[in-house]
Amino acid sequence: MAFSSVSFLDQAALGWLPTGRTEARIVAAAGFLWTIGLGVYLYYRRRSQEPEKRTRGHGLPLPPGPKPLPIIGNALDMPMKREWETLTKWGEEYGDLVHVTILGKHIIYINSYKVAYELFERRGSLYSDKPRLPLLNELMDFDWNFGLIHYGDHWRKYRRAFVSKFGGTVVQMFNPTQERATALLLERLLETPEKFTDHLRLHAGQLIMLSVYGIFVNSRQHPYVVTAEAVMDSVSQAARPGAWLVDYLPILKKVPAWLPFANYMSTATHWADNVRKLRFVPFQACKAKLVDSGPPPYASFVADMLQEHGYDDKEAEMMIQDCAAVAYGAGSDTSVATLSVFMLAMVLYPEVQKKAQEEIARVVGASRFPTFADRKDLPYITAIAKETLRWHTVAPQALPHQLREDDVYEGYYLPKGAFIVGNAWRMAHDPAVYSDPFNFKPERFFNSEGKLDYAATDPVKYSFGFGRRLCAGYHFAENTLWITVACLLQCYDIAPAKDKAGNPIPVKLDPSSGIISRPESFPCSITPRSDLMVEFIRQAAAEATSLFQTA
Ligand code: HEM
Repeated sequence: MAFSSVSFLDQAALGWLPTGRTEARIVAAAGFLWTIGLGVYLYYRRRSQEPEKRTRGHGLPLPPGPKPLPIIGNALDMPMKREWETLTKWGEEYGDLVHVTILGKHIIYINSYKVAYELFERRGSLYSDKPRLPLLNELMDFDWNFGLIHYGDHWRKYRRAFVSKFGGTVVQMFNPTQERATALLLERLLETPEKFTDHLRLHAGQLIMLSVYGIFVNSRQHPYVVTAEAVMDSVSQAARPGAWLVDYLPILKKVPAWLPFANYMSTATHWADNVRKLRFVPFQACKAKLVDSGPPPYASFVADMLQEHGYDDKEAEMMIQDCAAVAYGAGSDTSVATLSVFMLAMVLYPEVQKKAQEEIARVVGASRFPTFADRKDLPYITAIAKETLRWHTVAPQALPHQLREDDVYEGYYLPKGAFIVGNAWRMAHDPAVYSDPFNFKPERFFNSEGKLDYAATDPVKYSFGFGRRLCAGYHFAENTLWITVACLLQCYDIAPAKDKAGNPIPVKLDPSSGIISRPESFPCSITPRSDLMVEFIRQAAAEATSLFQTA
């Protein structure tokens, strides 16, 4: 069959091309590439005819950065691994603001907390938008997630609903659940300590499921846990600025998945299936359970919200469902990564562990677990939790924001629509703020009088993102970290694993790349500190299980 070039390309674009015809596919692929190439060329030519607009505003230069190539800009400079290292190197070379461009899209990296504060906090109304990423928002069907949508009334309404249960003044309603779920983690570690990463994963998933839906999941293979993990893995890949061409050439979201270069389409379709499961399945199960047997005997976001809004308000129901799914998706993987960082730090810094255990012995004694009521008396535990967030920031570049209007900072022009990325990793390792930043030193959070004082250095300022889009679950996340650290150190000694000859197996911090970065898996030895503790663990875990199971 003969095709005119236009109708042929149109058909290919709409995915109508008959399959099973190799030549036709090759011609279609070539045609597509040609069309895209032409589109990019015309776009670039139009922009390059307006050099003043493209590179300057108000007669001012863009921030410095690596030299871009024509058309593709800095696409080839973008790091695909350990992004924070390249960004930090650029920071050292070019300064606190680094500009790169990909296919005409501006990306500006912020390398110091001082500038992050000035832009994200003080100019919050300009810097709180989120870019619409075709891969994440559209192909993965994530537009319902208020963490990924434009700044505006809809976001404000959903965030307010979320914070009404997870904000600083109310979040302690989840403390009893966090204490009980920690006892279950301690018990799993008694049985199979070598599977500690699996146990941490279940711990984080379990906590979110209990607190958000009032549903008790007690296995890592539970479909809800599997789904949350799969979604977070895919988000970690999909949200990397500069990693996906489709985010810069949105026309690519329309190409048929069978084209040779379009494997991202089938990947996105697979990811979107999990996203839909995450959004609908646990909420429906939770609602059915609430109708059947009433609210659980502990705090749950969905139960509280449905009681407040009633079961017949469809608009409110959608909001509750979507806020719940955000928590479930956003809160598990990030928490696991952070807890893994803590475990690794304990293997590498035994003197820190010993000091913490001495503090617990002094304040709590040996006949009970620490609770949130002990927090004010356990400053060293708090400092360990803070240092865990700093030592390896598990969201090294947080998530990109988008600039709403042209702006000027320190003589540089920052163009409307630019992606603004806070290099949190660099802020956490800024030698001007933290001496000896690569070492794990909780002592850095104490002042010269020996009092806990992290007002100027609190890692919360960058490790949970920035400005008005700061993680809406950070109080809950900090509480989870604190109680888990306190109870683990009360009950267990964490040490290097030994090889067959009895020598310690060396480990080091070797974090994965991506939006969420966690230590690569490492072995360690986790042994109970006393028989009495073993008894307490079993008893507390039995009580927690019986309470959670009745719900
Ligand atoms: C250690 C654990 C966690 C880390 C490191 C973390 C980190 C982050 C980061 C970097 C962002 C993006 C902020 C930005 O765009 O500037 C974010 C957003 C968010 N996180 Fe977390 N998070 C954690 C745990 C949680 C938990 C447990 C929840 C829920 C209970 C949660 C809920 C959210 C929500 C709802 C948003 C979207 C906020 C918005 O756009 O308004 N996170 N988080």
